[in-house]
Formats: sequence, structure tokens, C-alpha cells
Amino acid sequence: MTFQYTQAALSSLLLCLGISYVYLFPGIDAAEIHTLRGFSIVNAWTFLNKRYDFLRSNFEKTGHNLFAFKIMQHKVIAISGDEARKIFFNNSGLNSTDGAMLLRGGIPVVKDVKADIEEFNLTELNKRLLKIVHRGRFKEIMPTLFNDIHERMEDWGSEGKMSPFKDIYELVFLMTVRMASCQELANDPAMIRKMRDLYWKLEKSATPVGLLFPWFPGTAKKNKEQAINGLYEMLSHYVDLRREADVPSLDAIDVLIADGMDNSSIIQVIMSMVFAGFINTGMISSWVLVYLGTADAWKDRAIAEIQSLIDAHANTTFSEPIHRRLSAIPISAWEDEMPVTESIIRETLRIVGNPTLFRRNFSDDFRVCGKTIDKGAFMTYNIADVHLNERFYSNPLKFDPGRFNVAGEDRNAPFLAWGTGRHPCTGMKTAKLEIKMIVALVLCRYDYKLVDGSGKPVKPPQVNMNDNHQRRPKGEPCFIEYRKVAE
Ligand code: HEM
Repeated sequence: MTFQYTQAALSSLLLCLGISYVYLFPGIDAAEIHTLRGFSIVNAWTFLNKRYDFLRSNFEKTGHNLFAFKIMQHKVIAISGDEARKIFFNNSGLNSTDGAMLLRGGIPVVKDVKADIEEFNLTELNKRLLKIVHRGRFKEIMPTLFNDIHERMEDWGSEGKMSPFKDIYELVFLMTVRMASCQELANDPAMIRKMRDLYWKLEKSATPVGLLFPWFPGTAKKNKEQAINGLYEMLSHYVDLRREADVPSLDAIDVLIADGMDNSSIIQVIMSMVFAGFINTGMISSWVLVYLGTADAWKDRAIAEIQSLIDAHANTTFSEPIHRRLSAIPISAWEDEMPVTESIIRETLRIVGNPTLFRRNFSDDFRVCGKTIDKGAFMTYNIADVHLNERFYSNPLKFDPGRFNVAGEDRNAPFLAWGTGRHPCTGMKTAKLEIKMIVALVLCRYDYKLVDGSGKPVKPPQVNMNDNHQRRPKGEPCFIEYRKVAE
């Protein structure tokens, strides 16, 4: 057994060195993009493992706006600065799917385990998602979603301590599954737990080994296949169940069935939406509460805003619990009449939501900053290039939602957390609504502060920018210590 492991480890090492040797000291390429020196396998590994640090330190070291490195046989060009950014987001020859699939990992794609179905197609996915994420559906589902949040909160009791990066995540997971699938699944806590575990497993498969050697029969490959197969089987069961139902409902699966979609396509839509909700919406909801746990003035302003929405729109009696009163507020008010909460979410996204994005050049060579981007090359960009840049946002690590409304800040500062140009986020309205609902109910029902494990008040932790999927905090865990003040 030990011998087999040693042999496997040695073969992998030799393979890595072999690949690296080919690209060792590539020097300056013909297009004169600065190319990183050293073993390409080390560059690729560091990028996949700690992409934020890798990009930042190499931009600092090289002093260039563009630099190139290899990931296996692929050339990757890291970009920064205004000109390159605008081209990255707006050039029609750049494809956003390939890079994300190859270099990001952890994305559930049905095609990875069911070879006989159609290729993953982002344009189709967007069209299908838009059938289930719109105001009409939000309006239908809002009372049930508020009920979900309320019931979860009842488990917290009247006072205590909770971990936002666990408890709030779980809440967002449930809400997203409800929006993306059907009541039968969302109402079954054991299935929700099983599904959540499969997503964690999938996330764990996005290791450098899993990304560099997707064919290698190790833990990463096994985790990925088990997770996607498990999700596929589970969701197939619910799609079949809904197909056999006597009366169609307004649930997402029924909407997609009525649209004539086959099972695999429906499952792809659900998996993608739950994935986006799980990683992005969960992360931002947790961080909003963490920041507000140390920013009383902003917390008070947000509470006042929510209260005035209830007074203006919720034609319900005071004796009703808060979640019922909140669910009477129309969607248009949630979307358009919450400037304070919007600024808080925006500021949280500016500090925390800084993903590394990818593109691949599918058209002819083109020029950026006087350098050539070859056909077939990948490009990568981390949006902290603007969000954490003094040139656009002064004192960038400070949580200050007021900066978006204060004279003196650069009003033209780009804000990229929802994407821009050719690929803006399809789920922005859904995500904002979910975050606002959670924040509204927590703020109205609880008095809370941010504390450490011993209950001592603490400042917000730093963000682990290298945590590709979830941007969890660095250092000691923090908690929300709460006391219920309203039903
Ligand atoms: C806080 C939550 C979210 C954040 C911060 C976020 C952020 C982003 C960003 C930055 C992009 C652009 C990616 C790029 O340029 O390569 C994007 C694209 C996308 N997002 Fe979101 N997202 C969130 C939630 C969601 C949700 C809940 C869904 C599903 C309903 C979703 C679906 C998508 C899709 C399908 C795209 C690709 C659009 C395209 O390329 O045409 N997102 N998102």
C-alpha cells in the first residue's frame, strides 16, 4: 500500500517537473508581455492556491500592467489598469466560460458527469435563469422565504451566540434552494443538509491538483464526481416528482418544465443558481452582519430605514410578527427604496467581494497597452484592482458606506462587484433581495454585537482574499452575540 502511494507520488512529481521543465525560464515572449521566470508549475500552483497574493505581488514585483505565466500548456495573461480592464469586460472576442471552467474550479457542470448531454452554454443558462428570477416570482415566494428565515431564527432562542459564517450561510442556502427548485425539496431538512454537504464536497475538489490534473484519480477528482453525481441524482428525483404532479405549481422546477426543458438542463439551472447563491450571497450576507456588528451608527440608520418601509407599506397590525409585516412590503420598495441598506451592501461588496475573473481570447490576436494578446490565450483580472485602490477609494480597507454619497470621493470610481460590460451578473436582483431580507429581519428582531470566542467585543476580522469561493475571515473566529427584542 505504502509502496503504491510512494510510486504514485513519485510519478506525479516527475510529471510536474517534466511539465515545468518545458516552460522553465521562458524569458520575454514575442509580444513582449513580461513573462514570469521560474518553474511554471510553481507559478501555476501559487496562482491556483493563493491567486490574490500571487497577482498582487507579481504586479508589484514586475511593475508592469500585464504579465504572463503558464498553467500547463495554457498561456495566462494577468492584467491591471484602466485600459486593460475596459477591454477585459467589453471585448466581444473574449469568452468568459472557458477560463472559469478551467481555472476556477468548484463549478457544478452536469456535462462533467453525463457525457451524453449538450455542452454547458452560458447564454442558454442566462435565458433559463431569467425565467425563474423576476419580480413576479419574488412576489409569490417572499412570504415563504420570510417564514424560512423566521423559523431558523426561532432555533436560535431568545439570546445567544451564533457563527455568521455558518448560521447565515445555511439560511441563504435554504432560501436559494427554495427559489431554484421546489417546495418538496426545500421542506425536507434532511435533504437540504445532504445537498449542502455535497456542495461543500464540490468546493473541496477545487484544489490545485484537481485543477491542474483533472484526470488524476486522486481525492479531488473523486470528490468532484461524487458531489456532482450526488446532486444530479437528488435533483433528478425532484424533477421527476414535479413532472408527475397532477397540478403544476409556481415553483422553479415547474416553470422550467412548462418551458419544455429536459431534466439535465433543469438540473444545470438549479445547480448553477444554488452554487452562485451558496458562495456569493451567503458570503455577503454574513459579512454585512459582521460589519454592522461594529458600526452602530450604520446599524441604526438601516433599522430606521426598514422601520419606515414597514410604516409606509405594510398594511398590517402591530401585533403581527415582524416577518409577516416585512413580507407585506412590495418588491418595488425592497428594490428602490432602501438607499442606506444599498450603500451598506455595496461597501461590503467593495471590500469583500473581489473575485479573480477569467476570459479566453477566441477571436484574432488583439492589442492591449501596446502588447499582443494571442488567440487562445487566457486573461485574468482581480477586481480589487479598482475596489481596493487608493486612486478610486480612499482608505480602501475602511468600512464606510457613506463614501458612496459623500462629496470628495471620486464619483466615477468603477464599481465591479456585480460584473460589468458583456457579462453583468444575472442574479444581482435575487442576491440583493435575499441579503436585504436577512438583514432586515435580523436588525428588527435582535440587538447584537460582534464578539470573539470569549464574548469580548471585537473589530471586524480581515478578509481572507485567497479564499476563492467564500472569502471567510482570517484569524480567530468571530461571533454574533444577540438578544431578541421583537417577535
Ligand atoms: C452576492 C451575490 C453575487 C455576486 C457578488 C455576484 C457577482 C457576479 C460577478 C462579478 C459576475 C461577473 C463575472 C465575470 O465577469 O466573469 C457574475 C456573473 C454571473 N452571475 Fe452573479 N453574483 C452573485 C449572485 C448570483 C446569483 C444568486 C446568481 C443566480 C441566480 C448569479 C448568476 C450569475 C450568472 C449566470 C453570471 C454570468 C453572466 C454572464 O456571463 O452572462 N449570480 N456574478
